[in-house]
This record gives sequence, structure tokens and C-alpha cells, in this order.
Amino acid sequence: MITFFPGPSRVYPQVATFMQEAFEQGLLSISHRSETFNQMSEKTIGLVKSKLNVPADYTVFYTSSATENWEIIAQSLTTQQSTHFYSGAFGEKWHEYARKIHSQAEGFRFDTNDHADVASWQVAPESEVICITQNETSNGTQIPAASIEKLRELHPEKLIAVDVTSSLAGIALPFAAADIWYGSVQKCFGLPAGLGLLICSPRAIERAQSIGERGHYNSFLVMLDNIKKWQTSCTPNVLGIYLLMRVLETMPHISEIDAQTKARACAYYEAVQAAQNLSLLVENEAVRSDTVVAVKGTKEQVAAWKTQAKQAGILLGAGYGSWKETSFRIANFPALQPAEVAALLDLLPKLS
Ligand SMILES: O=C(O)C(=O)[C@H](O)COP(=O)(O)O
Ligand SMILES: N[C@@H](CCC(=O)O)C(=O)O
Repeated sequence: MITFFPGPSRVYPQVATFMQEAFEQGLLSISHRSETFNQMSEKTIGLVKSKLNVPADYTVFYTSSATENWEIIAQSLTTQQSTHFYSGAFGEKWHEYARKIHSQAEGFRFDTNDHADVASWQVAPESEVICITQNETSNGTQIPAASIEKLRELHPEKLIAVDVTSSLAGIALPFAAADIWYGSVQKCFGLPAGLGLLICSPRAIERAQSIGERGHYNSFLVMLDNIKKWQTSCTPNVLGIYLLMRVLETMPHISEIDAQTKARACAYYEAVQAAQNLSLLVENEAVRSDTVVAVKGTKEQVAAWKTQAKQAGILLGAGYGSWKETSFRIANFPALQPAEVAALLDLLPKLS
């Protein structure tokens, strides 16, 4: 069965070999305070930066998941208020979690088809962090890079935090335009779940230092002390870090992946538009995601399409949140092989 679920998703076929290597090299039993670990961790972070084009002065941290990053941002980089703009379920959840820590966290929903009109977004003067979901996995929308750059220009004094859970390592991102970026490896990295990444600007680090929060194992400053030695405060997913290192070593530079993702996204959007029975969930072309393609239908249609796809050996991604039963999603992640993409493109017009 070829899976097009947007997370956990298709892993790179080489992952089988990499897992065996990790076992044979004894890495699964090494201490995370050892020199062997430090070297592997340093190399992995170097590769994240070089392959994904992360600015040299940004710091990369390991976390357990994207969800943990919501907590870290609220707990260690915000003292009272963050401002959240979202159109879908994951942006909304982030706001809900932030509110549990800071009741003043404000949230604004915009429509799925709205072009992120950042100039009209009202941010309270006392708000410290602007939080956006660059790629909203639940509805297949994305905030274009130019909007993030504009947001930076409009709010030079605020921290900007960007959820790129389902686009990190799938498209090129404008890292310099924001302070905090995070994602999980079970999406575009084509890896098994259980590892998150948090990528921060020097300004984010300065802000954490001025706040001084150190009350938790995952307090940003505790993580910073550790990552200076290439380590983590708790025992990390050593296998996950090794697999990440190996995938990064073998993958092309993000500029190449970006071109492939965008070409495949175009092919999917064209195929859905040309298919007699299918409709795209996102009508506004300018905000359609490059990495998650969402197709809508009635509950009955979606169920029938998923069954027909299964019969053809294809697992379509389920809908999520309010779109759970009335959409399916296609993960356009780099680990999907050309023949698998071709099989789905061939199937789409046949769904009835
Ligand atoms: O697309 C997303 O966003 C998600 O699926 C989740 O937020 C992933 O978060 P974690 O499971 O990695 O915490
Ligand atoms: N992380 C999601 C699954 C991913 C998705 O379906 O977008 C969850 O909590 O269920």
C-alpha cells in the first residue's frame, strides 16, 4: 500500500538500511553524554543548516515533537501574551495550548481562502510573539513567503514564530524573516515520528535570556545550555537523530527539493481540477499548499474515493478537524517515489 497520509507519512526507502546501520554500529545503546553522540549531533545540526539553508547564526534544537514546541514557545519565550493567526485546526490548537499557559494569548481566525493579508492583522502592542502556521496541514493552505517577510517588516520588535511542521524540508523557507521555526520529522523529512526540530534566531535567544525562565526540563535556556555541547536536557531519540543525519546526507539541497515539490504540486492540482468528480478544498490558488493537497467532497463521496484508492493500492490521507469526513489529503512529501506519484496521478481522474 502506498501511503499519502500527511503524517506519519511515507518514509524514505533508505530508512531500512539506515536503521540496520544504527543497530550494527551500536548507536542504539550509546550514552547521550558521550563524545560519539556529540559528534553525531553536531554533524546533524550542521547538515540541517546547510541542506535547508538556515542562516549560520540560527540555533537548531532537538525536541520531541511539534506539539512540544508550542509549549516551549509559550513557556519560555512569552511572559504574558502571544497573538495567533490561523485558518485551520493546527493553528487553532496552538492558540488553545498557548492560552492554557497565558490566558491573554489572542487568536484570530481567517478564512481558508483568504490571502494572508498581514497588513490588516491587528496585534496588541503588549503582545510579544506573533504565531503563524506557514503550512496548515488540516486544510491544505499555506502562507506565502512574501507575507511572512511583510509581517517581519510591519512588526520589527515582535518575535515571529512559524509552524512549518508539514513543509520543513519540503520547500525552501525564508528563515531570516522570522525568529522561531519548528517542525517534526514524520512529514517532509520522510522519517518515522518521534523527533521535532526548533530553529531560532539570535533575537529569540536574547529574548529567552531576558525572560530567564528555567523552571522545566524543556525550558528554552536549559535546552540552550545543553545544545551548546550538542546535547539535550533529557535522553533524546538517538535513533531518530541518526536517521535524520543519514537522510540529510543523502538528500539534495532544499533548492532542488523545492523545485520538485512545486512541480509535483502543480501536477496534483491540475489533475484534481481536470477530474470530473473532484474539487479542490482551497479555491484561492495563491494560498494552496505545496506539500498538502486537499480535495473535498460529500461524506459519501470521500468514503467511496478512499475505498477505490485502497483497491488500487493507494492510501489517501484522511481529512482533519472540521474537514475530517468531507475531504481527503495528499501528502506531497519528497520521500514519495516518482512511480508512486505517477500511480496517484493516474488514479485521480478515475475516482467516482
Ligand atoms: O501537521 C501537523 O501540524 C501535525 O500533524 C501535528 O501538529 C504534528 O505534531 P507532532 O505530532 O509532531 O507533535
Ligand atoms: N498530528 C495529527 C495527524 C496529522 C494529520 O492528520 O494532519 C494528529 O494529531 O492527529
